[in-house]
Amino acid sequence: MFAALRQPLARASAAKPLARAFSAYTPAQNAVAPASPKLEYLLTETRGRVALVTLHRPKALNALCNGLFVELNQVLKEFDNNKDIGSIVITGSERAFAAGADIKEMKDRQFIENYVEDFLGHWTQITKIRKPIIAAVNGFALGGGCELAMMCDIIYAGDKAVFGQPEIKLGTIPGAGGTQRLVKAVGKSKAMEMCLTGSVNLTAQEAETAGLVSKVFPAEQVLDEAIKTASKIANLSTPIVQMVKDAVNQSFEMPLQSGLTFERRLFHATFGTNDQKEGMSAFAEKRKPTFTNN
Ligand SMILES: CCC/C=C/C(=O)SCCNC(=O)CCNC(=O)[C@H](O)C(C)(C)COP(=O)([O-])OP(=O)([O-])OC[C@H]1O[C@@H](n2cnc3c(N)ncnc32)[C@H](O)[C@@H]1OP(=O)([O-])[O-]
Repeated sequence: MFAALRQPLARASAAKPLARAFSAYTPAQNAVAPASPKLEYLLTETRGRVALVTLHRPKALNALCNGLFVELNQVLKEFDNNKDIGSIVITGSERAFAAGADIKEMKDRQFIENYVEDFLGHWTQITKIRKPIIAAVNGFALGGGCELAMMCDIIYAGDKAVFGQPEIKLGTIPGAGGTQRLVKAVGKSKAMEMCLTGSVNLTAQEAETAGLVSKVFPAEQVLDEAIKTASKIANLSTPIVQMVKDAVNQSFEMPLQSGLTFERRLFHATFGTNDQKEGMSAFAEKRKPTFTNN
């Protein structure tokens, strides 16, 4: 049934969560996050002020079942509320970031229950997280997996990553942003081609050229690089970082003049923070700023 999609897997290695696979991140160096001790589908760690969330459902290529998404929402909320965390990285395995929503779990659902229960409505909670989220993508990012990556703020891809929206081949359509965020990221023609055929996927390099992905790295380096960038962000002023995220996200929602006004008001507001005083004073005094997140 998925013959066209299966092709790239001949090159893919065995599923192994990246957080565990990289020698630079041996468990001895890791501080396992104390929150959420009973996770079934995720691994969580902290690296200084960065929280790392690894999708860990290897037998199903990280297919996004309900339980996985409930856990994801829970840990993201916990990290968002944790003052010691400044940014978040979400990753999968070398083989799959996520191969989509769980097809087996949803195949027998009916329209009425979908509508009444707002099926998959809780997926959007990730877009309410205030702290920046970087997706470090290796392997398949298909359907809901591609949509999950697009709900993050920055996407870094390993050079073997594959982005696609194959839902049409299952008799359905993208339901978590594939017809909306993808258009804004790669333009109408490419998004149409991907969503209408279900079999035109983007390689990591194509995704970078199209603007879906900000950087491509060798597969084994992508997580490292995502954590480095997340760490840079996490060590800036948290309230100012949140204002930037807010302002950029408003560009998707507002007409230009309203967006510019929103931006200007937030810019004015930064002058009410100690971190603006510290940042500009440190520049004038030729020293590094020490932000206190207030
Ligand atoms: C948000 C709303 C809208 C979103 C909709 C979607 O995302 S729709 C989805 C859009 N996505 C797609 O249409 C992609 C569907 N997936 C594929 O086409 C292929 O798995 C592949 C090409 C990614 C890899 O092929 P490969 O031959 O190398 O590997 P393999 O195929 O042997 O898989 C290993 C195991 O993982 C299992 N599993 C994998 N994905 C899913 C899934 N989504 N679900 C459930 N299970 C899944 C697979 O059944 C198998 O389990 P088994 O039988 O051993 O118990």
